[in-house]
Amino acid sequence: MTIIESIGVVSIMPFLAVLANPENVQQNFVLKKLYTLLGVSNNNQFVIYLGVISLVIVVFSAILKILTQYALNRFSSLQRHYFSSRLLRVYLKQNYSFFIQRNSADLAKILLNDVDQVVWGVIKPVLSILSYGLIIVAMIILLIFYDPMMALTTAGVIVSFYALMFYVVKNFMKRISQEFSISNKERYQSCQEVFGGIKDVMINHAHDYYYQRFDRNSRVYARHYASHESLGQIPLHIIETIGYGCLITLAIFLVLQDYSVGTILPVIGLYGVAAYRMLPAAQNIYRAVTTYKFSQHILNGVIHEFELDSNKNNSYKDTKQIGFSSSLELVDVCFEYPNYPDKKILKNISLKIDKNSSLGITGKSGSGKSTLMDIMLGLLQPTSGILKVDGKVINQENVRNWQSLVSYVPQFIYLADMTIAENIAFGVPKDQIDFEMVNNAAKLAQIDDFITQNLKDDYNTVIGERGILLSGGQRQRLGIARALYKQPQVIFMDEATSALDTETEKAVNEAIQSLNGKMTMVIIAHRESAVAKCDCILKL
Ligand SMILES: Nc1ncnc2c1ncn2[C@@H]1O[C@H](COP(=O)(O)OP(=O)(O)OP(=O)(O)O)[C@@H](O)[C@H]1O
Repeated sequence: MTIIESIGVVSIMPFLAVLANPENVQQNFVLKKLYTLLGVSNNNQFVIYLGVISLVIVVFSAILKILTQYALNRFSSLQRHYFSSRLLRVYLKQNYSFFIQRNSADLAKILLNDVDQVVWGVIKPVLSILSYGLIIVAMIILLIFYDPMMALTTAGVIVSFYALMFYVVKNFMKRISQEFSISNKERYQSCQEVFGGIKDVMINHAHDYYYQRFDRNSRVYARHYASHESLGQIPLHIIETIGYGCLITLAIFLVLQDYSVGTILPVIGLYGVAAYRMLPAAQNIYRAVTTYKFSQHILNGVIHEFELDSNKNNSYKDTKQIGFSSSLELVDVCFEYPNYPDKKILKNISLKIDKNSSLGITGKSGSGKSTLMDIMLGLLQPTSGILKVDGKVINQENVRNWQSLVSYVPQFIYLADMTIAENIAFGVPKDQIDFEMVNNAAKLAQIDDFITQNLKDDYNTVIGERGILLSGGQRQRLGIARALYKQPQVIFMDEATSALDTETEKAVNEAIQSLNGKMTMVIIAHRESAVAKCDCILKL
């Protein structure tokens, strides 16, 4: 592309030379040869031929530039897809303790916004520096060939000017880059908090707080973006003026040296077109460098996220198979959360649950019941002690396998904005859902009647974001149906019936108890009556 661009520039020279002084045809060896080669009959015809040739080269160069631009855009855009998909994979490979320590809005921001910014602020600028760098080098070589002194002076002026500009704005760019990144994070978090907790926001009149928090950060974000854009554009206007001044000075200098118009015009034309090509190239390089500087803070953050991948213990797939045919065991388990290492949540817990038996866990609020369940689910790793299934220690090599054998009904059921059927068969693609199993699970969880009698599309009713169409009790029963759809070996229930009225709770409990002896169950309940029928009870 650069070569074609240079040829485009050079091709204008003979055209201007002959246009200014037709006698150049006879004086210049190359023009004379071309004249004979084209077989033209007079100078006017020759000028037209030269003009057409130059135009064709310029058009060809433009087409090539369009194609190259498309290829570059496609490349950088695909990098966005590649990086964000890879980063999502890196995140999904992390264990549960990673997610309880990180802010979910921040993770979404990095994945969707920061990766975009890396493409826009790093990959595209690097490509620009490479392509425009080549153009500049080609132009300089061309000019050196023609007049080394002038070429080096022009290049020197342009390079020094932009280097000076960059030196002046460098530190400012670095500072606003950090503030830009922080304000963006705050914007995302305010949005997630205000919409995620809209009920609390309204009741507590927290509108103003969230509005002001968003407004303040959004303003900083907008201001810094504008500063970055302006600092990228301003030098062009200054250097254009300088360039124009240089051309006029050159013309005057040549006139004073008594050169003829025929000699001056091609020189001015060459320098004019070369500057016309070279200045945007230099400007684009400068812009690319400043954009890179502006995005450096975000780039460092994204690199840091990719470094999470170096934890080779994490993987989607287990390397070791595991089955459940005899017992689930905890041996001397202790636990403290990584962010509060001094607070001992569990101390030396040992227990054994035989297959098809049930364990009830009770204890006062905050005693560590849910934490213990997370350890049995393999979501949290004990700080010391072990979790064993059929005598095999559960570790990074088999934990996903273990999780595929169990179901979990949490205190707060997460419902996706999908149909009832999709929510029951959570994670199963729509066309692979077994509707008979969905139906059976719903019947067992005492939610089938509600679905078939109250929802307009039965199991195909879309339940709205976070199951907003459903009551707390209906959500819990849907959670139980989801757990049963999986036909697990072990079912873990954390206060699974706490939001139900006495009658429904009794019915759900009976349904759960009917599984007693057919399925291994671990049930957390505040009310001891809810776990009275369990084979053994652990009080924390
Ligand atoms: N992500 C976390 N980081 C730090 N501490 C935590 C975290 N989650 C829970 N805790 C602390 O661990 C303790 C046990 O919490 P856990 O949720 O296991 O209790 P629980 O017995 O299930 O309570 P409840 O009956 O109220 O649900 C609590 O003191 C809580 O503050």
